Amino acid sequence: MTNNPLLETKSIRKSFGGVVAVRDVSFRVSHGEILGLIGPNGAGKTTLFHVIAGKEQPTNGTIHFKSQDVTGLRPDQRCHLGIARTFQIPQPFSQMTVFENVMVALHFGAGQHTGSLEDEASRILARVGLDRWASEESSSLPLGARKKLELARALATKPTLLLLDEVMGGLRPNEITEVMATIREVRESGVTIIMIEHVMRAVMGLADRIIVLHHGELIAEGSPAEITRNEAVIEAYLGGSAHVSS
Ligand SMILES: Nc1ncnc2c1ncn2[C@@H]1O[C@H](COP(=O)(O)OP(=O)(O)OP(=O)(O)O)[C@@H](O)[C@H]1O
Repeated sequence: MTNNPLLETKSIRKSFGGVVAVRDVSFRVSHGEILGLIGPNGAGKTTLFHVIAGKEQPTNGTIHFKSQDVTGLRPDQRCHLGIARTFQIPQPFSQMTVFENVMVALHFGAGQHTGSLEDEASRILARVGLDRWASEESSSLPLGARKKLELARALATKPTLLLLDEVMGGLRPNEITEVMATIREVRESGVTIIMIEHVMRAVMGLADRIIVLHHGELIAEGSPAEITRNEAVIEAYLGGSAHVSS
């Protein structure tokens, strides 16, 4: 642990024409933390991830990672520095097998490898519970396995910071419990995590701290218990279709 945050966003704004998707959002993430990022549909969560990962340039504001200003860097450069992400809709190389997908990510990432890449790919697949799917073509996977493959590919790049965009979405209750255990293990291995999640059981059970976006603005920040009681958060959610509950 150091006192410097691992990630710091300062006044991030992202506009698409007249739509302000993210409005002057500043927050910090400490080393080893699991930060939950929640908010109703259209709140700006995925756009904020795009800006942190480099897929979108902010209209204003800066991003520092490991005390370095990474605002102008491309996604691949940020990945090599240690930022990895998953996508809400899994995006594997569909004609490749599960194993090959992980091998590509291992080649691409900047991590140090102790043994062979093949052994490492097998270890990562076992870690996310995908070992029995290793030789399947990724296009043939059911949703739960595709979500796990997203996680495996992100882990294979050896991130310091892992951005998880709704990894639980569409999973069955037993799969959610499994993936929660994997995420805990990943954090214990020293990876810092920011997770966008609509499955409240998962985010309330995993996050040390939660930040809440609504109409692009950061409206609340606190522990899961504080967020559950926060009036502004309850109002934001009751205005939509979801409920905040642990
Ligand atoms: N490329 C784009 N062009 C125009 N508007 C966009 C673009 N991307 C996002 N938006 C708009 O920005 C706002 C925030 O969208 P975003 O996908 O970031 O929300 P979200 O919180 O991730 O939502 P969800 O929980 O439904 O995934 C929405 O109004 C959306 O329509």
